[in-house]
This record gives sequence, C-alpha cells and structure tokens, in this order.
Amino acid sequence: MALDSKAIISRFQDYLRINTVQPNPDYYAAANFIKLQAQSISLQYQPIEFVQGKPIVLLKWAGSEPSLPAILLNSHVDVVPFEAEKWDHPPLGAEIDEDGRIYARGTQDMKSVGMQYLEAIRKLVASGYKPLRSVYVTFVPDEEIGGADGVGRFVESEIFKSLSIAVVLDEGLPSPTESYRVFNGERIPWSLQIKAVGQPGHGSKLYDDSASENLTKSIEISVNMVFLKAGTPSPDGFVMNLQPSEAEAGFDIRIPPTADLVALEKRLVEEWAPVARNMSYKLWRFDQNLSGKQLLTGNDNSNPWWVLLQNAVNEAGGKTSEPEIFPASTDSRYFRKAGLPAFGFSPISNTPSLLHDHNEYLSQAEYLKGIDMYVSIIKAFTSYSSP
Ligand code: MET
Ligand SMILES: [Zn+2]
Ligand SMILES: [Zn+2]
Repeated sequence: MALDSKAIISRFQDYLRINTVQPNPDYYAAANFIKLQAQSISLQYQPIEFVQGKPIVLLKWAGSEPSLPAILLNSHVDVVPFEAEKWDHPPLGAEIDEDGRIYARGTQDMKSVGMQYLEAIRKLVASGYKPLRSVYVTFVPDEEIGGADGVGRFVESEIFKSLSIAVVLDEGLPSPTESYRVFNGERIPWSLQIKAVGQPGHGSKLYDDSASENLTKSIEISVNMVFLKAGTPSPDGFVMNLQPSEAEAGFDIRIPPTADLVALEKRLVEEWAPVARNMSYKLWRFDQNLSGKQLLTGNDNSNPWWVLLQNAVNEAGGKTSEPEIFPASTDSRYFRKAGLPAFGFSPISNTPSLLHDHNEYLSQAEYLKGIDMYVSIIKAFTSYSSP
C-alpha cells in the first residue's frame, strides 16, 4: 500500500480507537483529535458547547464566493455499545485482518464518514482546488441517543442560522451490491414501554390475569421487542415458584413517514396497553413534529443537489441507487425539519450492513474509494454557482 494510503488508514484507526461509546463517550478526546486534523489542513475550528460535556465541533473551509449558501457535511461522534467478548477483534482496536478489513465500532456507523470528509478535503486542498461555496464539517454528539443535545440544539441556534446552509450530507447505509444507497427521508422512531400488573401467586397455581399473561397478549405484535423483564431470576437448580406481579416489555417502533401518527398512538393504547388488561405504557417520540414537505428531500431533477450528487458519484466511477427511506433514524431529520435538503449517504458498497452488530468492519479499499467519492461530490457541490 502506498505511503499516503497508509497514513490515511492510520488516521482512521486513531479516530476509531477513541472511546466515544454511549452512554459515556469521551467527546473531548474526539474534539481534540479533530482539532489536530483540522489544523493540519488549515480548516477553521470552532467547538460549540450548548450542553456541558457535549461539544459540537464545527470546521470551516472558506469558499471564494461567501454570498453563495454553503455545504454542510455532518457526522456523529458517538457510537453504540458492544459485547466485546462476542467479537473476533477488539471493538476499539481497529485491527486489520489479512483481507484488509478494519474492525471496530464506528467503521460503518459512522466514524468512517466523518474522517472520509476530512481526507477528501485534505486531498482537494493539496491539489490546489479552491471552492466557490464554503464547506462546513460538523462532528456532533448524541445521535445514538436521539440527538436532542446535538443537532437538535444546533439547528435551533443563531450560529447555525448564520451559516446559511444550502444542503446537508449525513449518514446512509452500506450497500451489499456495487451501487451506493442514498436516502432522502427516514422512518420516525418511537420507543414504547408497556407494563402489565396482575395477581402474584404460587408458581404452581393456574389462574387468569397474572402479569405475565397480561403482558404476553401484547407482545405478539409485528414490531421488535428489545427488552423483556419480569420476576426474580432464581439461582441455578432452584425451583422458580413465584408468579410475578409486574411484567414489562420495550419495543423499537419505526414508522413510515406516510403513516397517521395520531391513529397509531390511539391503536397502541387500545390494543397494546389496554387498561382492561391492567396495562400502562410510556411512549418516547423522537419525531420532532415533522410534517409534510419537511419529511422528504426532493429526489427528482428539480433538486439540483440530487442531480449533482448522482453525477459526482458516477464521475468517480461509482453508481447510486434510487433514493430510499432510511429504515432507522439519523440527524438528517433535524436538518429536514429546519427546511434543508439532506441526503443520507455513506460511501460503502459491496459490504454487509453491520451497524449496531458484532464485528462491524470496513475494508481499507472501500474506505479509500469512499474518499474519492467525496472528493468528487465536494468538488461538484462547491463549484455549483447557481444561487
Ligand atoms: C431514536 S434516536 C435513535 C438513533 C439511532 N441512529 C437509531 O436509529 O437507532
Ligand atoms: Zn447507529
Ligand atoms: Zn449513525
């Protein structure tokens, strides 16, 4: 591998090794690292701390036409937790196997993308390229826990409004095929916790209306159950002879942007947590009251950014698929809420999607190829001179 590619990979490994795992991410360590990267390519660095301990890092590459609205390249710094003993490589180790795969939490979601933005800018700066539009690069906290203290705060701020952003790029998903996936909208995330109470009693007794029975009737629904809790676990070998008086389950619900949210909540209350079955519920809605046109970014020829994005990827030797609705959620929803076009795009092809999974990896070759995609995209976006 060429020397400069080695250096690129080693910077990526350094970033992957910083512990930004929820729920205790070391955001300052990440900010310091990004600061050094920014200095090495002469980008302006500004940490913004709306919430103590949760800096948003804002970098700027100034364009020659400040009157033109700018480009925003966003990535989140935090990653989800892992079960290290179930991985074949340490999740914060960034080890490279004999096939050139880099293993770490964040290789796909989405420390790769953040560093690829910077590496693409590094290449463009080195080549002498001068952008017309300014480029902002943000490294934000807390996406994996809903983003309220991250992009949620940022888009509401005066600083954000003063940036005059035209278009946002944020994370997408790896594609198992040659074509890159692009997302112009996303499902709306809700977390639902339901609880049943019921008669406790001797484990041998058969009776109606126990908490477990009341809960069981609700959990055969077609959304993913992500936790289940009831009773007192018994040490091995002991008889389990208590019927619990409380039972709880949690669900991860992802709603298509076309769904009727009012009807859904009503149904959920009536069918999944009926008072008649001694049930109650808590619902966390992360939908930010999005509505109408804020939900989707234009994906036809009337949106010049979509046309530019496709062409830029093609010119760099890649292909894009038709835009899709992201099955989970990203910070893009806050940018769309703020009225901006936002595309979910992670330049990762020919790779299984391992977000939030064991053994998350990205191959060195795919990572390097993705940087060239961004070189092409950033060039196309920043040289687009129409207001
Ligand atoms: C409810 S916010 C969750 C954010 C995370 N990216 C997810 O889709 O699971
Ligand atoms: Zn994630
Ligand atoms: Zn993510």
